[in-house]
Amino acid sequence: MLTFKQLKKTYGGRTVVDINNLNIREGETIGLVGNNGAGKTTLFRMLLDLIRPDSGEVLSKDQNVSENDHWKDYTASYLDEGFLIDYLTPEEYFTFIGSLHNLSVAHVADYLKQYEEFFNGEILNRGKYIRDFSKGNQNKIGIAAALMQKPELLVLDEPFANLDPTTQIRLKSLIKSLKSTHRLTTLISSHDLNHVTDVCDRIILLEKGLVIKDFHTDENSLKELEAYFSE
Ligand SMILES: Nc1ncnc2c1ncn2[C@@H]1O[C@H](COP(=O)(O)OP(=O)(O)OP(=O)(O)O)[C@@H](O)[C@H]1O
Repeated sequence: MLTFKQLKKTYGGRTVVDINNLNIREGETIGLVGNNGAGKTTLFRMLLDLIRPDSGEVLSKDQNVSENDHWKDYTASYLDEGFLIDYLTPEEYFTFIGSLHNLSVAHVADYLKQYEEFFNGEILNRGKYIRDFSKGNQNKIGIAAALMQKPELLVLDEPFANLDPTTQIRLKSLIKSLKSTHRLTTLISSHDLNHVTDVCDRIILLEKGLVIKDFHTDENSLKELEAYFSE
């Protein structure tokens, strides 16, 4: 589904992403891990054509993401609050995002019913603007809105950060269930080794922009990653 080819990004003379050849198959749930500044967000931003690589390319279904827009039809993402519209209420925002996918107000209301538990009574009908929600609740709004288009590819940057433990567990169940029902391909960056090894079937470890490890998760993965990061 995705190929990162000889992909390089440099800031101020420092290479922050340097990936020779990396393939992501359809239906995989990938956990991208690495210390602060490893290049995770930069990699996601190139995948979503928010920034351009200095050289190399990102292919989504064999097409360069910076050369055409086909990938936008099946790709959903939530990287940060910049994806939200601060002066709207969650209802207005969901309606707006729904309209981009030709969903009526009634369709959107119906869609949101499945997120009742995930929202935990904190998102809808609160009579406040998105800017006034906590960061964790903003994350919930962004993730639910991203999933509205029924994507084939989902990209989430540190989705567990700022979520309460209950919602973290619900988010993991949601990702697992979308994988089994829709063969969703998911890329998640996270500093939470516990969650990432639980929900992901493959881990890619970045360090200074390079892929240091790339392996399928098993019962030893968490311990191996903890050992790596405690060195
Ligand atoms: N616009 C920019 N201008 C200059 N340097 C940048 C820019 N964007 C990212 N960087 C640098 O690129 C490196 C990689 O940053 P990136 O945000 O991709 O790392 P990350 O793995 O997501 O880190 P974190 O875990 O802290 O979120 C960092 O050194 C960062 O300072």
